[in-house]
Amino acid sequence: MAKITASVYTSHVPAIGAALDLGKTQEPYWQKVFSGYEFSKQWMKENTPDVIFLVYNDHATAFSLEMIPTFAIGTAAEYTPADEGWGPRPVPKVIGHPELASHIAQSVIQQDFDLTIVNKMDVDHGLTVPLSLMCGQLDKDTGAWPCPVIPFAVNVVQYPVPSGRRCFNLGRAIRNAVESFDRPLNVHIWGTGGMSHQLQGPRAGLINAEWDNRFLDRLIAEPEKLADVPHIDYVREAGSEGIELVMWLIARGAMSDVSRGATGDKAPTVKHRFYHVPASNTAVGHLILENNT
Ligand SMILES: O=C(O)c1ccc(O)c(O)c1
Repeated sequence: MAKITASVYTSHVPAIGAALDLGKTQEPYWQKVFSGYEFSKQWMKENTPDVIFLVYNDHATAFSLEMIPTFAIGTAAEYTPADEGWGPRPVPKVIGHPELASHIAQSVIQQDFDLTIVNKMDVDHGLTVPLSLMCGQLDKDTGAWPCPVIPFAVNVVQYPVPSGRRCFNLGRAIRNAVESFDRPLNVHIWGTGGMSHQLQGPRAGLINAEWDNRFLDRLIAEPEKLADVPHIDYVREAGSEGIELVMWLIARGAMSDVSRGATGDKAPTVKHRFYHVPASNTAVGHLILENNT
């Protein structure tokens, strides 16, 4: 049986990718951001999974207003880093895991979540920036990400977007799916995006550190209740792009959760927590949770 052993949560600001690619990580502005990931890179080396299930949002790269899947699972053998206007990031291609991805699609759809199945797509900063933060800068041609990745894209760009509750329940369905895969794979699930930021309109530049930190507290301690927060609260408190945080509830829903009842679950251990403002227009939040068996 496959098992989800840990989850990672991180912002995926595009300027972080540019800072890495242009060799600016030691500049004082960026040094503070990257210092929060030193522990994580070492943890990743010591706890490399067999597969990462990476929840992110596409930023009008693979999808557009012409086609807006709410939830899309990548079942391809590989994915090319996308050109988002400045050429593709110089990072390795992403190797998929078609067998586990197809199994999860089958299981999750049979649990009544309608997934779009994607056999070909390019992946943008939403997916590659978290990989760079956790794995360090790897050469495009000679480097390789440490394990296969299943991309899972969520529409948090064009309304209507899925609720926190639906995302949390979807996470639970993904956990069931992984645990019913008949090979002993060690799987990590990542939730990306956020934290507070607004890129447009009169409130552009909005940051709400107090709300973000309360979100982190609740994600750790009471995710079931956090799942009830309505959209309008995310948008009002964390800005129009703060709604990306519902994706963190997918990862948390797939983890051990004492509120799940009589499953023998124990609360996960917080291995790392980091929060920093600003990175570009965004508050960077980062958590690593490990399951206890
Ligand atoms: O902070 C920013 O500038 C910024 C821009 C684009 C994004 O998709 C994002 O998440 C953050």
